[in-house]
Amino acid sequence: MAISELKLPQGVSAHEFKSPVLLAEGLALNVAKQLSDAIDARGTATLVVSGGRSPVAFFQHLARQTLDWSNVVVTLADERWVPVEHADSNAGLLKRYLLQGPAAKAQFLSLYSATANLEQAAEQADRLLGELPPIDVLILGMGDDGHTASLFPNSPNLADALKVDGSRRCWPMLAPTVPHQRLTMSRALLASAKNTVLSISGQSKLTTLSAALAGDDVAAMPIRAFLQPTLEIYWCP
Ligand SMILES: O=C1O[C@H](COP(=O)(O)O)[C@@H](O)[C@H](O)[C@H]1O
Repeated sequence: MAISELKLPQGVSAHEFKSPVLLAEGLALNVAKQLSDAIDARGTATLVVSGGRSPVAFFQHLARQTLDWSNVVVTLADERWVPVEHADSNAGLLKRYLLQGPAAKAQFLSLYSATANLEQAAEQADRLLGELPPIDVLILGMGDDGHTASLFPNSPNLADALKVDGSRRCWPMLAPTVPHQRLTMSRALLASAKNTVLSISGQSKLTTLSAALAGDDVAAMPIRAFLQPTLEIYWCP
């Protein structure tokens, strides 16, 4: 199957690449242009990225883009509640692959804090995100179960985190099938981004996307909340 075979909702566009490296290059160029446009217009730019295994090549290519990185704010759509030194920390991933060279000048806002429990960490991240400037670019990923950010099917708090007009910006989440407690941006905050990209690779993600497009129960597959006009989907086999 190729992404061109899927019937996407009106206003959702697809970009197909031959390999993960070409996708990473193309996405990095596009994101750098959008951040640069935001800096020209407002003096600063805000980038929200996802963690997981897929984005490493994209981070490496983006870090090489010529950009006024000192005027870029970077944060995460979701985080595992582990310290930055932990191998599964998304902040650690960013520090290793994106916030390098000139890109190290970007201001990074961490969702993680070493609080007594996950709920307190989420409250602290919620306060921090209250100071986040408007999001210019959001890069989402998607799990094989249709989760995006850490909006996991069957997680406690999911219904609240998925509220279209919810005022809370960060929620504690428990992913039933994966290790680590999670922190996630809410649907409402994620949906406020000016530009949103869903970056996925491989046949299994396309099968998941196809299943998401075939239904409308957002709680069953939270990625459905973002299959909306102006979303750009980047895909490679
Ligand atoms: O757990 C997560 O998984 C998704 C997808 O990750 P990938 O490595 O399969 O691309 C990711 O988008 C999300 O941020 C992360 O928390």
